[in-house]
Amino acid sequence: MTDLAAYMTGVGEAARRAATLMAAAPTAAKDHALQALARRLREAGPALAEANARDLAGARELDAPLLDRLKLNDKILATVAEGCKQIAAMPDPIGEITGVKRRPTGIGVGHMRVPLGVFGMIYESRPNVTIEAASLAIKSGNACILRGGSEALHSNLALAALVGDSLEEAGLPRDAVQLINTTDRAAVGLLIAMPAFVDVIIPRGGKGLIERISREARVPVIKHLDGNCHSYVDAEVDLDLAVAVVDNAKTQKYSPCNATESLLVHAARAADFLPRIGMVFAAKGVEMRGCERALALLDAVPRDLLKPATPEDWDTEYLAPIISIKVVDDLDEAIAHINRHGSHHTDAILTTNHVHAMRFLREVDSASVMVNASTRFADGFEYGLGAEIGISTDKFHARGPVGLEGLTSMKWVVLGQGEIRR
Ligand SMILES: NC(=O)C1=CN([C@@H]2O[C@H](COP(=O)(O)OP(=O)(O)OC[C@H]3O[C@@H](n4cnc5c(N)ncnc54)[C@H](OP(=O)(O)O)[C@@H]3O)[C@@H](O)[C@H]2O)C=CC1
Ligand SMILES: N[C@@H](CCC(=O)OP(=O)(O)O)C(=O)O
Repeated sequence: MTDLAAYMTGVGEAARRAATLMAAAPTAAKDHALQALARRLREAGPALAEANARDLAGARELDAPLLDRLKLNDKILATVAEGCKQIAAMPDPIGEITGVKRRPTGIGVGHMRVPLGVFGMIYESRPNVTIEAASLAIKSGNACILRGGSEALHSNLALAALVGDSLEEAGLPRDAVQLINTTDRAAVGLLIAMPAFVDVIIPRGGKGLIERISREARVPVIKHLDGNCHSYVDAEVDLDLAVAVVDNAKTQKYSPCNATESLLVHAARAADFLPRIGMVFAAKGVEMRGCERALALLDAVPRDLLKPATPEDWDTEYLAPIISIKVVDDLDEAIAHINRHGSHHTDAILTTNHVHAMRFLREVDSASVMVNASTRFADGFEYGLGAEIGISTDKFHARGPVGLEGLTSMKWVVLGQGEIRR
């Protein structure tokens, strides 16, 4: 066995042992660990800043939006610490028995919520995800094995040490949250092929990662994929509202999977809407790749920010100050376009027409569908989950932002008083 294989087997065995203890852990101990983690995150500011500075120094060639998500500043630390406290304050989902119904035989039949066991998670170079995943794992009584992006290794190691210390302080197993300490991608190959130790794999990332997982995984997968998100401006619309929401959906942050990458505009309002949003985007340096009809209405935009859209643009997630723009003839065309070219992540309609809003909600096949709101809201914290594991683009087990419940399953419980089957 190679050193790496031995290391991963050790990680897997430790996770399995920890999962057994976490499944039975008292709520008070889990909440203690989360409160301790919130405190330690605040106290460890300087040490974390130093670790993060090492990562940032090694990642200078990254584009600005990707560098931005690698940052672990005071605001991000305060947000994740607050998330830990919020999760501690939430009811413990584990052990809850629901829906018990008495059968004619006398037995009571219902469900109990239980942890999944051990989950392995592979994610981008975004250190705050380490804390979000760890805190959700702790409260949901799971153990997890985390493999963050290679650019974030030093930050993640520092954060994982705080998580381990917090677990120990609360009398819980340190190995409930383990971070893979190497950037060798062979470790990912091993992680996704250890069914004895890992119950489910959660990959967050782009197409390359997913292709590998689909090819090699030997455990169930909950995919958290790319976001080719759309905002559609309907014929009946409050234009001021639409400008503000579309601007936010594209420009509030460029790197997240829930940023709008494609703008669809009904032909009846294109002449009113496109020149206005075009100037907003131009002021922020956003490149616009439009269909012919859109480009004709964006003539006041500086030429260097305008490009004709190619067929590939409709399928592209830029994660950058670039947006594709298409004028459509009606709602049917908008819905068909989104279902064909989108990534089933998050899509929004801007409209004052109730029937159109309801049709969009029912017919767009995405994990989150929104009316008159920014696609950037697709996020576990914003949805009230305390934090998120990520945004599932799968349809089974969990869809959209995944919080505590997504890390659990239901088992049947049968409550009898000596009944026997006849
Ligand atoms: N739905 C969701 O919740 C989320 C989706 N995303 C999506 O992720 C993508 C952007 O993130 P980005 O960092 O570029 O994603 P990548 O897919 O490049 O990287 C994500 C993680 O996967 C690893 N990885 C990638 N390819 C492989 C491989 N072939 N074998 C083993 N490990 C691999 C990376 O490791 P390494 O560091 O070695 O490159 C990293 O840890 C976008 O498409 C975005 O929408 C991002 C966040 C959340
Ligand atoms: N939860 C996030 C979205 C997740 C995400 O896409 O992250 P990333 O691709 O690393 O920017 C948010 O909106 O804050």
